[in-house]
Amino acid sequence: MINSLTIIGGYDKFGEKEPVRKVKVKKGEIVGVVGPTGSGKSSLIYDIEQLAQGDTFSKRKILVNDKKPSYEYRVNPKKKLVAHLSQHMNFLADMSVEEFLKLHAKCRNVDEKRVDEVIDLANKLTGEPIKKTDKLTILSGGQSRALMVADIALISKSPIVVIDEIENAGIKKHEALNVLTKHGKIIFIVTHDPTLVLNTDKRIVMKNGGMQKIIKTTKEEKNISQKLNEIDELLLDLREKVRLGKKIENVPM
Ligand SMILES: Nc1ncnc2c1ncn2[C@@H]1O[C@H](COP(=O)(O)OP(=O)(O)OP(=O)(O)O)[C@@H](O)[C@H]1O
Repeated sequence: MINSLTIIGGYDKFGEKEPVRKVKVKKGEIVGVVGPTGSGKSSLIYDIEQLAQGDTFSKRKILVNDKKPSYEYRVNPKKKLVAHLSQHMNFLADMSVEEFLKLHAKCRNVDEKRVDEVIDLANKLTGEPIKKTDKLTILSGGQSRALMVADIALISKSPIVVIDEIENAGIKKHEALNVLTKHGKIIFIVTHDPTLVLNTDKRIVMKNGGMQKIIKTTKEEKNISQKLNEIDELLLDLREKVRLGKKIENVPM
């Protein structure tokens, strides 16, 4: 059982000690990673994914449950702690949604019956319905991300999820994060989308390859995020109606 992940600070691009020396994240928490281009966001995520032990250029160390993770966690794919969800997900396999999920369930030792649950959950996260028989290769960006979120929540056992830039994702953003935190995951999300970043518990601000400061999300920011999410979901709904050739009427504006 993973209860916490701790990042122990290392060095920035210039070899200076990064100002933030320790970040502890507990089960069910969401942490944003923000900063300009080249500030080191992807490198921080890489350190987390690799469970770095002072062996990357930042010299950061990642602790799991306050301890150095076992070697097995770092090298055995079956014990993988970190799942990665990214904007650039492309399915190469010419398989149906059902075949893919069944195969994944089998690899992860999960009952194949869960496949229907995964598809139902994914359909709650996206406006465009996904069918079992759909080929993976024809799914839209929103559909594939919704499917991956549902898959990570219900099939993949990875307790830590890193999410890379899911702006304009075509999925219900808050609902997707809620689904993951409800299943006790620790989430790191690299994004500048205020709907997402103001819905986190805190955000790490990166500069020159180092963790510069931590901002705890305020109540006001969470309220703003809530409003933005409502607008976002309205847009998603309108887009789907337009797609289906419907007329738009009675929209509360
Ligand atoms: N702590 C560090 N020490 C040395 N080099 C670093 C460090 N952090 C980042 N770098 C280097 O700086 C460059 C930019 O870092 P990175 O790609 O992580 O930034 P980013 O914020 O993700 O950028 P973008 O927004 O453009 O994707 C990379 O070449 C990376 O190797």
